[in-house]
Parts: sequence; structure tokens; C-alpha cells
Amino acid sequence: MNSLGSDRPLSNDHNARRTAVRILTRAEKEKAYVNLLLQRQLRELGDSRDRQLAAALVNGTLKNRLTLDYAIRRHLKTPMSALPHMVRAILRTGAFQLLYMDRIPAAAAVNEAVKSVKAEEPKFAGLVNSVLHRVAEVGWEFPWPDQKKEPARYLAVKYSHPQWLAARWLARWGLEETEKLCISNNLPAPTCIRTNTLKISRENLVSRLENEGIQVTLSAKTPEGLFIEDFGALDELLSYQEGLFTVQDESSQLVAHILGVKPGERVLDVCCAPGGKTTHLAQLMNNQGTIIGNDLYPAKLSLVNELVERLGIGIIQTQAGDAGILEGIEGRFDKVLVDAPCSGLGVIRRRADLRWQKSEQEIKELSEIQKKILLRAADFVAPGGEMVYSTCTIEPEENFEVVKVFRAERPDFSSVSLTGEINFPVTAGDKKQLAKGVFQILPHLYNMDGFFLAKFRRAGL
Ligand SMILES: C[S@@+](CC[C@H](N)C(=O)[O-])C[C@H]1O[C@@H](n2cnc3c(N)ncnc32)[C@H](O)[C@@H]1O
Repeated sequence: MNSLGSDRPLSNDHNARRTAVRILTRAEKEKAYVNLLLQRQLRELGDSRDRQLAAALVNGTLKNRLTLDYAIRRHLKTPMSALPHMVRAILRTGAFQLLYMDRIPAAAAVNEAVKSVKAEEPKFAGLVNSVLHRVAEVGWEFPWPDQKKEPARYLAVKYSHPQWLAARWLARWGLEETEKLCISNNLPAPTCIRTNTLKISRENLVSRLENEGIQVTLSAKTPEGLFIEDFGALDELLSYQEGLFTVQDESSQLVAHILGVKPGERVLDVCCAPGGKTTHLAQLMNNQGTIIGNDLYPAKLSLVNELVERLGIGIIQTQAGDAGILEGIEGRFDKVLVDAPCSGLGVIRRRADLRWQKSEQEIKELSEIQKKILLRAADFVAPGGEMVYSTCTIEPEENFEVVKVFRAERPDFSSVSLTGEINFPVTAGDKKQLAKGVFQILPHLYNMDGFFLAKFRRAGL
């Protein structure tokens, strides 16, 4: 059996490895978006097992880049930066297979890497061969930075996180908690889908998917959620094309439930693209009422419109505009959703390259944008109406600080308790927070994407 549990000879995995190396090279060299490259290039691999292997190699290598470089550098005489991008990608994917993919035989990982480098950069074949042989021999038997003397560096190198981020989390949560968070960020993220209850019940969707050969388990945290085995091309399923589901994590599915919309209401979603929550709101409204879906970027609104079409929703009107200004929107709304642009640092497990793209400066800048958007959106809440603020980050400047500023500036809004809104056990600390109307979901505590939610009600007339 090879790494993916099939009896297929390993040499057939060659294309998957070459594709992974090409994607990683372009991602680093051209700063190209990995998700887009994956989407495009995986299609060229006809076999679903090849797609899975290529995706696992790209995501795993990117996530663990710092740790891999630490392991590789020990056997290099020149700095990594002196090597061509392609050679770096070949070394990293090779080392990833050797250190993280137990079921790939070491000889296959090294031989495939050497074959690739011979085809692309032949003069580095000897180097790749000898470095990967050394990585295979040494395995994990090398010293880490001292946990006590340099805890941030230790966490950064051992769990492949930027050191500034590890230092931030250490100051907030201490070593033990931060270590758990880093570990959970490196686990593969399960694929969660949301049943389109306008077209099918969750129960019937399970049968449909099983008939299409997909393994399914129910989410215990949301009524529409299902976990499915993602074979890398969900859109090829008839059930997908018929709009019976959309991909959305459990945390994200909580948001529309917490806003508590009802059929017939008037709802404003100020940052709606690509449409996950706005379409969920429409489902919960039974496709009755009005939703205005606003987003800054017209191009992203076409993604919303495509999703709306596929899911068969008729109550969403999209419009482009800056949510910090919100011009041209008439009247007030029963419910307003502010799913603000954020650093995304709660969903590191889902986006392999995200951890390397963020900075403290960006967190601070986003915090200012978030405050502006939330304060402006509040003007559109009808007396007695409600508003939810949500993000997929776990950084306090983007969450608690935004809420603090909002509370200080808008005494006409009060917090709405979230006790009773969450159907799974939470920590004692989170219980207290829920009663105060906020919930910071930490991924390692709940095995969900890291999210933040806060709910407010505007005073009645
Ligand atoms: C977290 S995403 C929203 C996700 C969406 N609610 C969903 O569930 O699919 C934040 C969105 O805010 C948009 N955005 C960024 N800055 C904005 C602004 N100033 N005004 C309106 N939208 C903005 C981005 O284009 C992005 O689509």
C-alpha cells in the first residue's frame, strides 16, 4: 500500500509531486495565490488520488516551511536563499514527505526529488540527493531551540509559525496554551459543508452524497453542517451543481444563527462576499424578506451572485460600496451583519500560506477599518433591531478592542447575551463571555475555525 492507502505503484505519484513543486515554486517566486494555483493545476491531474497527494504536499510543505528549512539547513553549506526557487521547493517537499508522511517510503521520496531536480535544475541533483539522504537519516533527532530561554523561537521553529506571532500569543496565553494552538493550526482542516435547506434536508443530503460515493458525518454543532471527505473537486458532484450545499466551516455557520433572522425581515450584510453567510441568512429566512448584500469589491460580488444562483435564492440584492461609508442604502434594517475584513489569523489551519503573509502592522490597520465599519453599520439598525459583529481572527485588536470602542461610542446599543445560543460545551471563561454577548472561538479548544462573535441590540423608540 502506498501513502494514500491505494495499491497503485508509487511511480504514478510522480505527476502529483511535480505539480506540487511547480505550485510551490510559483507561489514563492511570483507571490502567486496558492489557492488559485491549486484550483487550476489540480484539474490537470486526472486521478483524484494524485490531486489529494499534490494538495497534501503543497499545503503541508507551506505550513511547515519554517520547520522544514530548520531541518534542511543543517545539511547545507550555502544558505537556502542562494538556491533557485525550484530547488528549494524540491528540497522542502522531499523533506516534508520524509518527516511528516509516514507512509511514503524514504527511498521513494528521495528518488522522486532527484528525478525532478534532474529534469529542472540538473546541476543541483547531487545536492538534493545528499541533503535529503541526511534528512532521512537524522529524522527528528536534532536539537530544538531552548524552550525556556527562547520560548518564542522554540514555538516558531518547532511548529512553523512566524516568531512575532508566537511571541504575541505567548504573552497572552503562556507556553502550554500557545503550544496547543500552534499544534491545532498544523492539523489538516476538515471540509465542512452547509446543507441548502431551501432545497433539501440534511438527512436527505447525506443519502444523496453517499450515493455519489462521498463519506459523510454530521456536525454536532450546527443543524445544517456535514463533514465530508474532500476529493479535491467537489464542484464535479451533481449534488453540488444542483445547489444542495455550499462549503462553510461550523464557526462560520454559527454567525447567521446568532443574528437570529426571521422570514420577511429586512437584513443588511455590509461585507458579504463571497456570500457564505448572506446565503445562509436567506436560508434561515426561508427565502422571504430582503437582504442587501454589500461589499467593497464588485468582482467579489459576482461570486456572491453565482452562489445565490446555484443555491436558488431570490431575496439577495448585491451592491458595491465601502462599508465605512455606506452610501445609497435606504432606510433601517431589522438585522445587520458586519462580517468584517480581518487578518484571518483564526483560520491558519485552513490556509497554508496565511501565517507567512500577515504582520502586526496589518492587525492594527485592520482594527481601525473594523471600528469604522461597525460604527457606520450601526446607523442602519432599526430601533429594537439587532447587529452581529464577526471576524475569523483571534487577535484582540480586531475583536475585543473593536467591541470596547463601539460600546463606548454607541450607548444606544446594548450587548445581547449569547448564552443558550451555543449547543456545545464551552469553557468556564467562555461561558462568562457568552453571557456578556461575545464569543472568541479558539480553534484548539473547539476544533473549529477561530472566530469572534459579538451581538448588540439598538434601544427601541
Ligand atoms: C470576512 S470577508 C466576508 C465574508 C462573507 N461574509 C462570507 O461569509 O462569505 C470580508 C469581506 O469584506 C470585504 N471588504 C473589505 N473592505 C471592505 C469595505 N471597506 N467595505 C465593504 N467591504 C469590504 C472584502 O471584500 C471581503 O469580501
